[in-house]
Amino acid sequence: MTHSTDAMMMTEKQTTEVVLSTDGVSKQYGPVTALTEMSLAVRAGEVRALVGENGSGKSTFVGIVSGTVVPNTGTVTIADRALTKHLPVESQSAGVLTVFQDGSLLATLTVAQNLYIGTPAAQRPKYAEIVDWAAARLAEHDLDLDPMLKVAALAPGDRQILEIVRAVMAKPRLLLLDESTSALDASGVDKVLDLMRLAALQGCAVLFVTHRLAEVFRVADTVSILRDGRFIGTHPAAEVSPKQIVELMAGTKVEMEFPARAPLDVGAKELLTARGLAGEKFGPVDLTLRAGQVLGIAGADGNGQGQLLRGLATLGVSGGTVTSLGTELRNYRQATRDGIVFLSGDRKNESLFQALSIRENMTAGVLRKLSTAGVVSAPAERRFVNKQIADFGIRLGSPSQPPSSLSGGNQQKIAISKAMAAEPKVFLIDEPTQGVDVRSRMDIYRFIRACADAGNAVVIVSSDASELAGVADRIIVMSRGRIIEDMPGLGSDEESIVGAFAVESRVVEGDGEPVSGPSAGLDATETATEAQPQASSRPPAAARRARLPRWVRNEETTRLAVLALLMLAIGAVTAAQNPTFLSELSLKNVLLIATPLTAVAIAQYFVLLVGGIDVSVGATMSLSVVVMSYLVNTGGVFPNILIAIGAAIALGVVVGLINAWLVERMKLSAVIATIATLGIVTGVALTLRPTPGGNISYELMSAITRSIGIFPIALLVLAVLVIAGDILLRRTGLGLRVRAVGINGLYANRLGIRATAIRGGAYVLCAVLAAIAGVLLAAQVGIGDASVGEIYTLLAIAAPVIGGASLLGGRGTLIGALLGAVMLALLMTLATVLRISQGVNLLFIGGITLIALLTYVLPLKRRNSVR
Ligand SMILES: Nc1ncnc2c1ncn2[C@@H]1O[C@H](COP(=O)(O)OP(=O)(O)OP(=O)(O)O)[C@@H](O)[C@H]1O
Repeated sequence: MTHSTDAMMMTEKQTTEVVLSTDGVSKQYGPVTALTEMSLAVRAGEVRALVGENGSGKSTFVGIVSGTVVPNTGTVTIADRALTKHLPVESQSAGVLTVFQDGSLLATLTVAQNLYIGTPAAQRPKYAEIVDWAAARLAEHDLDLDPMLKVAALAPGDRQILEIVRAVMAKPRLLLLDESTSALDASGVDKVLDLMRLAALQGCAVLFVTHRLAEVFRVADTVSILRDGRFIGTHPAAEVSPKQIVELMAGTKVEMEFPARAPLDVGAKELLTARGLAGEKFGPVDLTLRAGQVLGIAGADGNGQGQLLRGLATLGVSGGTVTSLGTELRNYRQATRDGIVFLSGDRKNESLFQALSIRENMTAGVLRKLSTAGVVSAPAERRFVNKQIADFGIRLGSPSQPPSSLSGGNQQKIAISKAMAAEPKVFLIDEPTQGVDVRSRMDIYRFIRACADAGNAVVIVSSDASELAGVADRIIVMSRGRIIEDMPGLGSDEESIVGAFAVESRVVEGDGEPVSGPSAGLDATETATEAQPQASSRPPAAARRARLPRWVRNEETTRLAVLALLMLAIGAVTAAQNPTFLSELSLKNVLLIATPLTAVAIAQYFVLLVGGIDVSVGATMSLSVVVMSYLVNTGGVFPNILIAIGAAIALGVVVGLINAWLVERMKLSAVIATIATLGIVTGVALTLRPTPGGNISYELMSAITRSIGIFPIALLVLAVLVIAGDILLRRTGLGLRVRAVGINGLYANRLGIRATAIRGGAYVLCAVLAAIAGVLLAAQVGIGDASVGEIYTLLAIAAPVIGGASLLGGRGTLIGALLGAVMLALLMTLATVLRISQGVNLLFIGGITLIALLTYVLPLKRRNSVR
């Protein structure tokens, strides 16, 4: 084998167009050199594998070409177009589509919406037609998914395939796939490899990153190798062996044998016993874990393997028992105390504390061991961390950095080392080697073997059947939540395992009859309990819910209906106590109070929608009132309205730009930044009007407070704007992109949406609307008062949140914000109408607000409930 460079590589494809060409691309993260002088060329129709050990710079390279990472030096050219801005939108418009390691699907949007939002603008259908369009695209690629289903409800494998289909169907010039098969089972991998071939046939250049070398030989024409951020070379895949690739990646000889294991001892000591164990998507299952054994759980993706694993740790269980050495476990706390350690496959959310440093993550479970008299010993901590880093071959800049600064595979190693440090008696691991390079994978197998050989039990769920065949003493295969096959690991291979669940799914698809699989004769109680009904993938409550009309199932419409009913109920009770409440004057008073509150609630809604918050709105309203008391004293209605609106817009733009700059450019926390603005704006208002004074033109006041019946015209105008705004946000592609920024700004950015500009724009719009709310308030108070807006700071947040918006972004409606504002206005008038004290009124407001919020939170909590 010769070490060929990319430029030297001779294939018949050399005559075709170069789609991707990079020259001298380097990236430095502080002291860490992620990539050095990378020069590469990939041609149209070529499938190129990019391989390297964890932390060798593969994702960094993919990020640079995709526009999510800015290189320090070098150039990237896509079909003769040099990328200069290094933004996702630039790469996409040059024809690059990327499937990222951790995905970019927005879980709270539907399959159709996700397909739409990730498709280049020129190929998108009219927004009103997305469901039919998505159904047709899914059918073209044999994907049996409901376009109306939320992505959150999809199995992880389906999500990965959906994302790849989305990219392939857009027929990009360059398709980048970063470990897109890491969580897929055999059939999922087949599908992805077919999609890559299809893309290449369509003339696309494909570059994919993988740790599964078998894929390289099944699909790649060429393979490029990275080591420690350096480009080692490119080779035709047909001219290198897996061992050669592994050694080129490592720069040394590598032992690739699985650790030795003894024949299965069916009489070994029982450590954990599950009887009739059931939960969402699995059960009832009987299972015994024995000392010294590694149990592998296999199955086609989404057949309850992960859920059973959690169930063994008592998580997500709805029936049955788990017993540890004779003691029944009641909850996860008790399980962990008994040495049962569960390591989730969801590294980012469940395995690592993202806010803590790598060092703190590593020591979190062993602080007692590292402490003297309750105080952690710094030298002991250092020794422990250094040993873990060396033992697990973790590549990192400094242990004081956050886990997010590590490559994906190194994060996984931290998660495993952290769990192992707790010395588990029963170690339950979901996808132990997901994203881990070949050499480190062998290390992890050795650690797993050592853990079992020390008399413990290890259970692993893996989508990679060859991994189970190599490391497990015993393998159970699951189908639709139940065990259908139970075999010794020794002597099994990938084909026999995949064959077991492939046969099952074929039989079920063929005649609809479930198959009760043969047992390897290990233990009569070890297979699924036959008399019990099959586990349904849809629990009864969810099934009942599915039968309800769509508008009832829609959380937002239900919520608005509940809010309206609550208001009617409060109104009815109040009217029963004091009939004058229903008088025109009284109702008009409520709506007048609601008018500025609605305007400022809408203002806040826009910022909440994109995942921010603006606590300076009340101060902006006060300053607006003060400005009105100077600018609008005399004169006609029309010029006064023009002056008022013009001044409010100018004021709002200035305040909004300051907020946008602080949050988006200076990266300050939104709460802190807008508290600072609140101080400054209040200071300016108080400087202008240290004490209340100045008169606001009576003509303006009477014009703005004019009503039709009980409805103030200003409120009606706001209601029309609210409806138009909701239509824009809910029924157009633009609205979807704005909501996407709030749902996940990082993913939205990857999709080529200008998330920073949209969030910045929301701060400006919010401040302008808050200043206009100030004009509406000025028309009611009639005098310049620098503190009159204070109360609106919190009300402006409460109203949209009551109406369904979330402080986490992406949720709620403008109509909800309006209803929330009217409800708060109604509650604020109760002290007078019911002649109750201010204190009782406040209690009432707090109580009703909580009820409104609980109607929202409780159903969600029930749906996600875990025992
Ligand atoms: N945001 C960041 N801040 C600091 N260091 C980083 C950051 N992103 C990556 N690195 C470092 O750059 C190096 C290369 O990381 P990269 O993610 O490109 O590796 P990789 O080859 O994709 O690894 P894996 O196979 O584990 O995904 C690693 O040492 C990593 O710790």
